[in-house]
Amino acid sequence: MSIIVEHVCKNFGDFQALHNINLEIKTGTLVALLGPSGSGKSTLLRTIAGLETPDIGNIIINGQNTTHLDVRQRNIGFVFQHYALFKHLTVRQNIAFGLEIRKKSRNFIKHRVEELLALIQLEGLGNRYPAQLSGGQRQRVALARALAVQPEVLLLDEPFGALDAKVRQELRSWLRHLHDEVHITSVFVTHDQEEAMAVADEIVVMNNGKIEQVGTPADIYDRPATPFVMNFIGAVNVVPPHISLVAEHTTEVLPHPVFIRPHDIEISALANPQNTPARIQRITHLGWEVQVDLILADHHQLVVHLSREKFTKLHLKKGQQVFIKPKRGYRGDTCEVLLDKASAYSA
Ligand SMILES: Nc1ncnc2c1ncn2[C@@H]1O[C@H](COP(=O)(O)OP(=O)(O)OP(=O)(O)O)[C@@H](O)[C@H]1O
Repeated sequence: MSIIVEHVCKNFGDFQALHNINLEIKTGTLVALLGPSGSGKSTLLRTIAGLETPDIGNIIINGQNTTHLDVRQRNIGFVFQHYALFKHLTVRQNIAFGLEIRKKSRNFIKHRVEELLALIQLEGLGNRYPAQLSGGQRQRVALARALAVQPEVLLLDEPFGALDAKVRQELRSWLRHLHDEVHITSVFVTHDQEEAMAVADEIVVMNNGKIEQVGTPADIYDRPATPFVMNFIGAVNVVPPHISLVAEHTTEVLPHPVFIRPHDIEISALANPQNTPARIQRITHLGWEVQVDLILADHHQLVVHLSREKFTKLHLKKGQQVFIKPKRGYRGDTCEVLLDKASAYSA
């Protein structure tokens, strides 16, 4: 079921929470609404759900204009951050709840609940109460409960927001696998760019009630459409254009800074005509990669990320002089790729 959001505006009093939102969510995709706090993600999700009515614009679900349809008529499943399971009901009874309200037969309910327990991999825990489950397990039950009534669309508002980092990560890949099995058109809200990148087919980046960019995780990361997206998705060095690192690689006189991702800077122990000297100020081990903080002769500071393998090969030490060159950079005003020719230097 596709979802089309057409020219949607939503005000709360004088405050405009959504400004002319246009968006198409294709059938069967898993889409993340990503943005900082207050950017309008939940308002957009709630508008799609029918929990808010837009002041202007339409919500079209599977070709039907649902803008003024009641929530209950939209056949949408919800999962929220704070698992609202019924405490006095077992896992099985929680999952069965929506089916009982819809007066499905006893046999149908029994079969569907077992099917969903298998899907969420909690087969042995059907008779437990929510208080006897971990946070991650409760969230899986909440998902099963939402899926029980076979909604056409699944909406998730920060579904893993209340869980610790490790459980969040497990649930992310679990949600991805689940979606690959059930292919239900799904939209989830997150402010965590890593989560959006790891789970979504497409990411909608929001800022101040507007959409900044819609694209695949790779598009958003490699071809950010705006400086906001560049800064919000992943770390970035903002380098003034007169700084040697940039100046040596461009003939243009740029009025704006240049964005360079930390992994787009190459470090070498040897000088050559295309690289720029820098000194290592600090080395931080981040797990699978290593962060090297550098200072240039003109006192500009830069952050570089290296794989552990590369780091070990280079034998880098704090205080050491190294030589660097950018592999790729983006114009600070338009985000156009600017220093891509620098990739030729890395050969
Ligand atoms: N019912 C409401 N009445 C007044 N203002 C509201 C209401 N709901 C949301 N807002 C405002 O609209 C803006 C967008 O809120 P929204 O909850 O959509 O943001 P969000 O991107 O989901 O943020 P967060 O990640 O913090 O949940 C915020 O400034 C918020 O204060």
